[in-house]
Amino acid sequence: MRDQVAPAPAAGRDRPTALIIGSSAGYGLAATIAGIRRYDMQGVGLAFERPPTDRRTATAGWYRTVATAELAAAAGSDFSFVNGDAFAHDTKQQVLDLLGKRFEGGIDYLIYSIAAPRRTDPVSGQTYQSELKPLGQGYGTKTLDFSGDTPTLKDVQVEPATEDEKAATIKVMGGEDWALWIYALADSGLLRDGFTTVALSYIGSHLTERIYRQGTIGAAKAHLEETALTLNGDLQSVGGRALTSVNGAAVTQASTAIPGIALYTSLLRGVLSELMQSPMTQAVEMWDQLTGVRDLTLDEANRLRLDRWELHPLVQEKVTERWEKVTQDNIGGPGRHRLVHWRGASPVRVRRGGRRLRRAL
Ligand SMILES: NC(=O)c1ccc[n+]([C@@H]2O[C@H](COP(=O)([O-])OP(=O)(O)OC[C@H]3O[C@@H](n4cnc5c(N)ncnc54)[C@H](O)[C@@H]3O)[C@@H](O)[C@H]2O)c1
Repeated sequence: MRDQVAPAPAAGRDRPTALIIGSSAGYGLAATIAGIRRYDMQGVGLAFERPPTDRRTATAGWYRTVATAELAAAAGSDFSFVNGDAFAHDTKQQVLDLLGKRFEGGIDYLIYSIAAPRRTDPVSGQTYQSELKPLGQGYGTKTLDFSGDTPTLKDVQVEPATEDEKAATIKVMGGEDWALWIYALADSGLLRDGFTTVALSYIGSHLTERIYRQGTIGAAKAHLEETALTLNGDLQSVGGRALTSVNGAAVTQASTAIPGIALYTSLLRGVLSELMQSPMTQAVEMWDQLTGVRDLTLDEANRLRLDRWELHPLVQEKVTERWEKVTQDNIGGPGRHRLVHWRGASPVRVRRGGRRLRRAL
């Protein structure tokens, strides 16, 4: 991932300081590595991973964090990592203490990139479980089942969420905890002038909207985006701003848990091939816009849009064609509508429509 990133054109300026919440995987990991490599960033990364024991290896994010810490040290960056539950009051205090000790004046950026299945409210002590369900009516979708040796295409029916399940998902994945972080940092005097915070959001395709944007998780994302508007107002006193960033689909631990999403993302990758924008490409674009290397462009709802390549009508048209035709027989091997076919013994990439896509994107 480090080698995908070039140092920023204006290297040599003051090192920005960032707190990245969710730094061990997916979009948070990409933001951390891009920050260190491209902008000489310093700061703290927070993630929630299971450490190794005598009998069990740790979770993958634990080892990625060890590697990221080595990468930061090699780059001469003062970047440390905390392993703990971001929702817990004690973790917040630990991170605030660390930031206060290490970085005079506090931080310039906070990136909030958590994907969590549950959250314990630090005030009431009640634990909420997030659900990945449609709202209103049940929903049938094609999905990839990873429980066997090879992924199997299946049809699943997902029952609609109850009002309580929707509210619980908003508690876990909405903006409440993000706001608690910002207010805790402000109360400790740790927001520098011009402080900027970004939380990650997603919109996605019409193919997945019943389960995503119109489902429980979409309600949580709507709450996150509303929270950004409130925080943005509150941060005016430090000349700060709060934004959401709508990123494109990526295969991560979190996204594969959502029915249909892994299948959709695989077909998207098939259509786009190397035009698919990796989390790292998007992280560089985000930081370039936030640090002023490029102009900041926001949509009408004050959101940074890093998903335009995914939602381009031509891309969606092609993914929809594949979604309609996909079967267990053609998903794993060379088939009529796959990008790869065989000439003699060698695979040949068929760039059907490739030039049109390249022009469009
Ligand atoms: N993957 C996608 O397709 C996609 C697209 C757009 C936006 N997003 C958004 O990006 C954000 C991150 O998702 P991802 O796909 O990169 O997830 P991921 O599963 O790859 O990473 C989640 C991160 O959150 C951390 N985390 C989980 N619970 C935590 C807790 N209680 N305390 C501290 N850290 C915790 C994990 O340790 C990990 O670092 C989410 O808000 C997601 O909705 C994802």
